[in-house]
Amino acid sequence: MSRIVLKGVNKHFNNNHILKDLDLTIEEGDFMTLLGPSGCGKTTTLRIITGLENPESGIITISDKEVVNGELRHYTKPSKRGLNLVFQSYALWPHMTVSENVSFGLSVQKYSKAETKEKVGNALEKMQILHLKDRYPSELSGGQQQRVAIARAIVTEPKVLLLDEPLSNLDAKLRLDMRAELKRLHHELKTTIIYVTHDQVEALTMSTKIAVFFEGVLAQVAPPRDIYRYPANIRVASFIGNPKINFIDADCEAVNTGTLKMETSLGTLHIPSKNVYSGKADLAIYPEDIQISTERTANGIPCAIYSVLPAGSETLVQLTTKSNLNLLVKVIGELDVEIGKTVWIDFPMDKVNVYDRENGELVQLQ
Ligand SMILES: Nc1ncnc2c1ncn2[C@@H]1O[C@H](COP(=O)(O)OP(=O)(O)OP(=O)(O)O)[C@@H](O)[C@H]1O
Repeated sequence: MSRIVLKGVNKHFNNNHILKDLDLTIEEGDFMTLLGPSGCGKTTTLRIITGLENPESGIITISDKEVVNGELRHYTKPSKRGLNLVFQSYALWPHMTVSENVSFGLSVQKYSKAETKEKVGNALEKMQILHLKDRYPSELSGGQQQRVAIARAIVTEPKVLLLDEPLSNLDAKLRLDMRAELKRLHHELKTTIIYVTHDQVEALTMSTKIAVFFEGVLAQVAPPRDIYRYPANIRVASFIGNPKINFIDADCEAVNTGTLKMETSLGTLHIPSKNVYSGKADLAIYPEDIQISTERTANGIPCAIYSVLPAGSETLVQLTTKSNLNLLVKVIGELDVEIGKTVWIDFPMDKVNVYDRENGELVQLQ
């Protein structure tokens, strides 16, 4: 069992409170991504799990074994935690070949020559770089170097693999390839992975769970689909989604069991709800959930085209409503519309999330 549990973890740097009462559980086999804007404490969390930083308070257990107890000042050495960390800068030894770099991680473990060769071969094969085994790092592309760094990390068969923005130095195409590679690797090795990134697409595509952080506080931990579909609060909703989610001011009133009546600048909207909720709220709807029509539709809301941004496979359309609300709509493929023209929009009410204006939390409707 390589379950990792953090409880009440606090960390300060120079009187700045960086991690605030962090509770996080990483189950065995999880691909857990720590996601959040720069400086929110993702790397610090990873470093605390590995033992490169010590928190002032809190408890961390790995496989039910206490490796950190802040109050008792007990911190297990990094080398005794059974983890393996790959950094953004992959730091390969320049004077060693690919094979030598990968086998370096094994040398302290005293394997026979034949065992080492077999393990290195397997790791290189998994990363599809066996044919590069005799090259030096300077003879490799950035993506190939990154594969070597990951091969070096998996050769020791760690129970947990920790990756800190490992793809950030790669170009867009390579990054895409490596995402697929890492996901496949996780599927094959079934290793627990803790992954740090500020790239939401990376988090959404690879993870089994995402932990979203803001300023050292955990905002939501959930599978990617839930994070995307039901952001737990308005901060997560504003952060997730590219292009950004649309917000619409609303006054909600529970008119009868089963419906919320909402007064908005788009008119009166009704949303199915078992929750008897009333008050000021922000409605959130993704750009891809808004349907756009160049012909008048039965319940369509008329809007003026403010701008059209075609991008090949998709088109972003900026709209302005009569009440001067700006909305962003994403259409797959091309859309032949002119600036200034009127279009009609519709959206399925079950795709709308309601956020309480007072506390910013998602209102549970069902
Ligand atoms: N050794 C240190 N000494 C002082 N401050 C530090 C130290 N390490 C991190 N910090 C500060 O702690 C905060 C969190 O840093 P951390 O590296 O964990 O953020 P992050 O979410 O990983 O950001 P990024 O995506 O930019 O790497 C930042 O404000 C950073 O400046």
